[in-house]
Amino acid sequence: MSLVVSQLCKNYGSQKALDEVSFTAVPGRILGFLGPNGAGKSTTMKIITGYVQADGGAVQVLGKDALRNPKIVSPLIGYLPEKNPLYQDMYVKEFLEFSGGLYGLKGKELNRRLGEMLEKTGLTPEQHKKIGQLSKGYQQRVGLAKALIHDPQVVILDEPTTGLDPNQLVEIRKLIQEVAVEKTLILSTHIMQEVEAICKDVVIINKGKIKAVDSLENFQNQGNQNQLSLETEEALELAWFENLGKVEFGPKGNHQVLIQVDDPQLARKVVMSVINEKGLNLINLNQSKKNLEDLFRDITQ
Ligand SMILES: Nc1ncnc2c1ncn2[C@@H]1O[C@H](COP(=O)(O)OP(=O)(O)OP(=O)(O)O)[C@@H](O)[C@H]1O
Repeated sequence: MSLVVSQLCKNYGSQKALDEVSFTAVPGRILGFLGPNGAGKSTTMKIITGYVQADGGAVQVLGKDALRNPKIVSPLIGYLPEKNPLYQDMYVKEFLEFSGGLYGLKGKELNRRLGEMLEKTGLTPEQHKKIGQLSKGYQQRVGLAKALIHDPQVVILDEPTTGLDPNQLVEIRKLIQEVAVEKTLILSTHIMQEVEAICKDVVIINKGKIKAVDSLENFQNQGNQNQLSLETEEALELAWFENLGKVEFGPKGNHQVLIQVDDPQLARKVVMSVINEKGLNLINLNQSKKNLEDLFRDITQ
């Protein structure tokens, strides 16, 4: 395993920002670290990268203890922080040379990495521009090139596509996928579609606690579960449908129930028999699939 996070805890005053957060990431499978605003994504990433101290738990990067040996582990990680701090007055090439120098790169090796990064991130034509003159998407590319200049094995990207237009979004996602082929890459986001577009593994965090860890494929299979929506003129009782699967009232209150079912054909029959037995007046019986957005909302609300 390239990155193992175990029972990470962090308190800000009386607030538990992280409560026993654990997950692992492996090479070649982009891990989407998904959670609503304030869930604890950035705090986790800052701890892994040594910018914030944990109150408990452990982080292993390529078998090394990151919390005890931040100086040894830091060069193994490439990090693009949420706000992508860049020196706006520096030229692109100058900034990347400076960033490489911070990792001890110099001479031919620095020039080789610089050329590779400019090429890979599509920044070659922009290299003589000041960073402040670049569009947001190109500034993200500079942030990515900076994170990758020292060829780290583990790459951590905190909301790398926030604020990009649809074209830039597609290009940056493509770039992230290319980078991830041979590296361990974690990407934080609060957008489910982002995870669907490029991730293979998913970790969902909410209010500092891990709520789900699985492959995207398994999430998608769960998301494919059928949902029946029943609406009647009379008030309904959840207990009438509990043997069919998870049941809850819908947006129309107790005149509507939403039932997650494995066998929709059988469930429809049972629902119809309840309608007859209780003498209910049917307004609507609908069958649909839950999408991943619904699933994310279920898990984080
Ligand atoms: N330096 C700090 N001092 C006090 N509270 C903090 C600090 N940093 C983060 N927090 C709190 O910890 C919680 C988790 O914050 P964090 O930034 O990790 O969330 P996030 O999932 O990255 O959110 P977002 O998607 O909005 O960036 C929040 O309630 C936040 O207000």
